[in-house]
Amino acid sequence: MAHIHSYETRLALAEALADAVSETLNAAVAERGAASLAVSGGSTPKLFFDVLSKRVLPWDRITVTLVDERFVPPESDRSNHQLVATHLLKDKAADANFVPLFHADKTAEEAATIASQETCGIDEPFDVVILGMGTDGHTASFFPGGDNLAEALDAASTRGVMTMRAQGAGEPRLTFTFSALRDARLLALHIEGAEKKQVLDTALGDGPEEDMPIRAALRRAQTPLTIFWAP
Ligand SMILES: O=C1O[C@H](COP(=O)(O)O)[C@@H](O)[C@H](O)[C@H]1O
Repeated sequence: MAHIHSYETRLALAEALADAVSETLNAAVAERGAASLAVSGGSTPKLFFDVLSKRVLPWDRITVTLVDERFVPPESDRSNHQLVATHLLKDKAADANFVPLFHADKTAEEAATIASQETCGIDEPFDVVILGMGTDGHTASFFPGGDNLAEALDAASTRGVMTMRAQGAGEPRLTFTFSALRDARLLALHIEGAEKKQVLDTALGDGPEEDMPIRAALRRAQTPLTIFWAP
């Protein structure tokens, strides 16, 4: 069952999401001495990242990674790594430990293997996972028509990073499997705008998961999905 929180402005959403994330990360560090945060890329998270980067948190105990990545170097404007480096890993959050998924001079498959190895040291489950959603109903890099979609969405798949190629994805992708994301202590979906609200409403209706992979998170996440929306 998903919980939907609606805000009047995108800034109000960013502050509320930063509050929820901060609370979970602080609790994790207090209980276990370390915390993890897996974030999405794209265009939506910029303001939220700017707000979160200013929060006073034990950032040197917090590991940040990506839910998914486009297979492009960090210098590319399409890189989710670049987005996080520019908008999140600054101010107070500059002390966070960042684990990227992209690796240069490797194939996407080799990079996925390396990323799985480098992220397997992060305690399971993730403390916080923040998903985004495209207007095609993709989340992470679970794209409709993706070549590895069935395996990526299979809850029995190994936790880790795998590749995804799909017509709507542009470049090849690296993505954590659904099994690695679905049990985060805080599992959030951050979406903005009327169009994405309409896509969400459609996804909440009947229909195959493969057509709108966000349905996996809405229907089968172990942790109830908390949805943050603003116009
Ligand atoms: O390609 C991606 O798109 C989604 C949604 O991005 P947005 O630009 O519509 O906010 C994002 O969640 C994902 O991480 C990214 O790789």
